[in-house]
Amino acid sequence: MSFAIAIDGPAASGKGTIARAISVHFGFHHLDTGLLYRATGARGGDPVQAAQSLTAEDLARSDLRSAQAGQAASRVAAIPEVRAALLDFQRRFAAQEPGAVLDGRDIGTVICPDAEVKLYVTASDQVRAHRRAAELGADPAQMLRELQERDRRDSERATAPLRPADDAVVLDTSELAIDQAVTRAIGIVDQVWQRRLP
Ligand SMILES: Nc1ncnc2c1ncn2[C@@H]1O[C@H](COP(=O)(O)OP(=O)(O)OP(=O)(O)O)[C@@H](O)[C@H]1O
Ligand SMILES: Nc1ccn([C@@H]2O[C@H](COP(=O)(O)O)[C@@H](O)[C@H]2O)c(=O)n1
Repeated sequence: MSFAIAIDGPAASGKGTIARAISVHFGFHHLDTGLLYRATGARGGDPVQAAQSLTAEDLARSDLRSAQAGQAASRVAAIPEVRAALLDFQRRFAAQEPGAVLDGRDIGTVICPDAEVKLYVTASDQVRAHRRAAELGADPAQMLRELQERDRRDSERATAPLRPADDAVVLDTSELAIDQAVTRAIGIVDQVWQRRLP
């Protein structure tokens, strides 16, 4: 029986860091679903065709983590046909044994509505901007504008908008160091995982 963990949240909230740590701790597969949208936006041309024909090479591009790639991703992510083209792959990934962790914006609401654990990882706008600025060597004020624009687009789109699933546990990492946030998240998952062990 597989075990799906859905981790959603706004940009630079720390969901990828937490998702990776959970996958290592439990020996689960991990998919950063934002990469699918980043690679689709970075291809240029018709975004629907790009989403339908993504390759491993597209996902390995070295320029996908930039702020520019993030903005392009959030524009193509608002197109329903792009989301539809990426849906099956994500659902099949989530069904793998022994378990899978997916992080994104619509994992708990659309991709894995029956996930065993749903986390919504968040942090204040200022904290997120400072973390992302430190990561990219960029100006925090510019990062703040970039994150807020992206969050607004992601939250206001008609299809699969960013929002916590009704049954998600909200984890605010504003005041938590990485190891504290990871420990909390692993604890939440472990409570459910232990109940499933024979
Ligand atoms: N609790 C924390 N304390 C300090 N820094 C953190 C914390 N969590 C994550 N970070 C750092 O903040 C940055 C953003 O984290 P991460 O990439 O995990 O966010 P994300 O939500 O996956 O972002 P995106 O949505 O853009 O993919 C990284 O540089 C990461 O090392
Ligand atoms: N499940 C998802 C994941 C991502 N997106 C869109 O992609 C953008 C980039 O995502 P990152 O996690 O790498 O920051 C993001 O701003 C969303 O527009 C999505 O829609 N659904």
